[in-house]
Amino acid sequence: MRLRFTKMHGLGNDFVVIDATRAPVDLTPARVKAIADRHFGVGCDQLLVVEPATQPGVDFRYRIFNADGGEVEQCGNGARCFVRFVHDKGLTDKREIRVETKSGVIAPRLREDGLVTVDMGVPELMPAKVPFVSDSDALVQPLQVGDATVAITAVSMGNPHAVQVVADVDTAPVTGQGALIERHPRFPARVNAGFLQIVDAHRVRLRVFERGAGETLACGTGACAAVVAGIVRNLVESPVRVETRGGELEIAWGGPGTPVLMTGPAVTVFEGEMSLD
Ligand SMILES: N[C@H](CCC[C@H](N)C(=O)O)C(=O)O
Repeated sequence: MRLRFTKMHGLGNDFVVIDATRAPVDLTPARVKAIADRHFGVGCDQLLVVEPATQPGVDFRYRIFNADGGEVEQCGNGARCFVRFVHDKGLTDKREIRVETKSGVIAPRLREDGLVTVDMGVPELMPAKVPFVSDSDALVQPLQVGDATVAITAVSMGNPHAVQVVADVDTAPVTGQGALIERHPRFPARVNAGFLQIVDAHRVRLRVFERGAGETLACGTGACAAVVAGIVRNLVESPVRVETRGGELEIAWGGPGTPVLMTGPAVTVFEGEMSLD
């Protein structure tokens, strides 16, 4: 089959975006992996699929697949690319849309300055929501990772995050330890591993070893989860500038029970077509 796609990125977290609003696309995990492969396919961290809404009061449905082929609940950088894609493709003339995902409805808004602000919904801090096997509801919990014990905060942005504070993200053991945390038995659905450095009350640096993709240049939900963890631990105050390897996001959060607002860029790189068996 011939597959038309658009290549996009949010701060270097890169995506293949497929328009499935007119006809469904049969994406098996094997096909997703083939598309995401950086040598034998197009290459991307995640594959994003635009589908018609299935519920009233919503404009589109948004499906997200990691490079390993697994379908997941949420993708923040992808949400910014999503609204730019549907607007640029003429699939909507709205600048703010409501989008249903596996974990609920989000509302990306295309701003006049070209940046995108997304209402990412209300975060969950209870470990059971992540899901995280724990006999405690403590905000900070010890996790045995290899021969190290790290202090993590479990945050759900719809997808699961384990955030730890480190002195310097540049020297943090993101690759080795991130891979162990991602597949730690206490996270039965696996987890995105965040490494957070506090610069000051309104600025942090962040690296994320993503579930199903490895370290990415930026992680939108990871930035939201890190700021939520930082605020509940009284380490930062809203709004927070989050420096990632791919650039900066701004995250604002009014506290428990309120939504997280994420603002950043969304870039279209090229259009393409590939053959897929
Ligand atoms: N790896 C994530 C999905 C992509 C999230 C990230 N790319 C973002 O911008 O939020 C997960 O398995 O939950």
